[in-house]
Amino acid sequence: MNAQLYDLAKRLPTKQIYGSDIAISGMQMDNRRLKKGDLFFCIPGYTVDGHAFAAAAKAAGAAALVTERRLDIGLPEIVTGSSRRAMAVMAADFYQHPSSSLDMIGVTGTNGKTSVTHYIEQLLEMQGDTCGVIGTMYTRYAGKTQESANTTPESITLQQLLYEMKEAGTETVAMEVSSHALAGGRIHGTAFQTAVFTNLSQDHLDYHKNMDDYAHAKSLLFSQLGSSFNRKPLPVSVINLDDAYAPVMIKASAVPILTYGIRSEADLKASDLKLDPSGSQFRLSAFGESYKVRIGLPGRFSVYNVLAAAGALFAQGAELGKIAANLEKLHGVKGRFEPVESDRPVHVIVDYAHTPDSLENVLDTIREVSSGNIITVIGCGGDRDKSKRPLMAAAADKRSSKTILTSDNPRTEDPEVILEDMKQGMSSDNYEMEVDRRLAIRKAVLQAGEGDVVLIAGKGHETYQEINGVRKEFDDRKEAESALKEWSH
Ligand SMILES: CC(=O)N[C@H]1[C@@H](OP(=O)(O)OP(=O)(O)OC[C@H]2O[C@@H](n3ccc(=O)[nH]c3=O)[C@H](O)[C@@H]2O)O[C@H](CO)[C@@H](O)[C@@H]1O[C@H](C)C(=O)N[C@@H](C)C(=O)N[C@H](CCC(=O)O)C(=O)O
Ligand SMILES: Nc1ncnc2c1ncn2[C@@H]1O[C@H](COP(=O)(O)OP(=O)(O)OP(=O)(O)O)[C@@H](O)[C@H]1O
Ligand SMILES: N[C@H](CCC[C@H](N)C(=O)O)C(=O)O
Ligand SMILES: [Mg+2]
Repeated sequence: MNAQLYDLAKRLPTKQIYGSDIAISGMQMDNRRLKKGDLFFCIPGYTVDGHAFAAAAKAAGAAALVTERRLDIGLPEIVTGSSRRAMAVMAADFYQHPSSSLDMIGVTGTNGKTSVTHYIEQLLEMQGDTCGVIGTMYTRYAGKTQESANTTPESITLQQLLYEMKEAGTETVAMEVSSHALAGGRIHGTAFQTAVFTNLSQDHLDYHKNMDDYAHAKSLLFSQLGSSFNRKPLPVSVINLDDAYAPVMIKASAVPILTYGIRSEADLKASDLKLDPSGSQFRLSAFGESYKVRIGLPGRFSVYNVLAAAGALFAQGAELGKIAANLEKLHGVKGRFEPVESDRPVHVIVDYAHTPDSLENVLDTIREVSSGNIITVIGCGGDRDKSKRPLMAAAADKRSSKTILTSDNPRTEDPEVILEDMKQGMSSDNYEMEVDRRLAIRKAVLQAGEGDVVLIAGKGHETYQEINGVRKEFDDRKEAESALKEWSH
């Protein structure tokens, strides 16, 4: 891939250009990964200022710099208002706007993004279409899987991935769009054809000032929809009308809207719900058409996720009858309400609930489908929203016969301090504190009686635990399996 610096700079609304034009063979925002000929973006970050690494980038062979203040270190340099925004715009140009050759479906919301993108992927593949996914667990397309550093990649990585997907013949991309990505301009320059809103509840209040600020960040996906020219039909916003924040997303959306819901009079509606331990039955209707559907995914929240995925396909022109028939074949996603297989009469579920709302939903689902005691193992991540800790603990306490407070990924924080923060939300005495997650899982499983359910929440698909900044292998499923082998009554 090659481009000329001056051409790339053309689209920036504000800029001063210093030095002569030069060929750029790549783009980089981290000097430690820079290759000779790359354009280096100096990004003021949350922890360090990327301008400090310009000299190191030059030593590693950077062709030119994009900065927010003149550094004058003997390289061609573009000084602009926001180097993060410039990076997104220039990366889209460098990779020849791959999003306009793909059907991009962006999914945003606090909970359900990974689930919905995977249901979209499955539904499209059932129809014989090709679909890539980008999100928390990985980027996957054309039979290839790459690990993700973030839920939504930084703009350079994102445009490169989209380019590779386009080259591999991928038709649609189902992508998780986090609030951090929206606030940080990571998806600037990406043209979405469909944008989906799942729900909004408390999370990430370390990053966003308050819930309104968080909702505003999410709404950017809808306000930016259709802002770049392409030859396709008008984009569509697919919005959960049952959610309290739906009006914010609807107001932000400048394109046609397809609403979905269970309680509201939405365009796409699930009614006559019957929930059971192995899934749900409901009637799926839209614009006078109606089909009886059975899905093998438990819980009301799964009905919402399935409606979101169905809405995305419907918005892209698929027939409702075909979607309804395919919903029955959907299978679950790793680490989301995932049962641990065992010959013991104790049910263990591994789930990625790491917000108060998702924990409530998962526990309510367990209650709806089981009459046994519920033992919940739960921790909260370090270096993340501290205010959700007591709320998560309270959500578990109210819905469990017993709660074991433990560590999630403490990251750089003291694990005992996180547990103390959680403890503030406990109002019953039915809990234990066990900082070692392995022991906490073992205690929960060994305390469970016949027919009881053990919920291990927070880490889902993750196969590591980060303590003191160091990641070590850790898998809730494996820990549960080995504890279950010891179980006898
Ligand atoms: C808050 C946030 O979004 N942080 C992201 C951000 O970090 P930052 O702004 O602090 O960057 P920094 O470390 O200060 O560095 C500034 C600049 O100097 C550069 N640098 C830094 C050090 C060095 O030696 N050399 C160098 O060139 C960096 O590459 C960067 O360009 O830019 C980094 C580089 O891309 C990201 O890795 C980092 O995500 C971190 C890992 C993170 O934890 N992000 C989370 C909060 C996040 O983004 N989560 C969302 C949502 C999750 C969800 O769905 O719930 C996600 O999309 O993943
Ligand atoms: N629609 C929903 N409403 C409430 N809770 C949900 C919903 N869908 C999933 N959950 C719960 O949230 C957890 C995370 O789901 P999922 O990974 O799909 O969300 P996500 O939005 O991708 O999360 P992240 O922000 O971490 O990427 C699930 O394990 C489940 O407990
Ligand atoms: N994308 C989320 C994941 C949280 C998962 C949980 N296991 C934790 O480590 O807090 C975040 O970065 O906040
Ligand atoms: Mg996700």
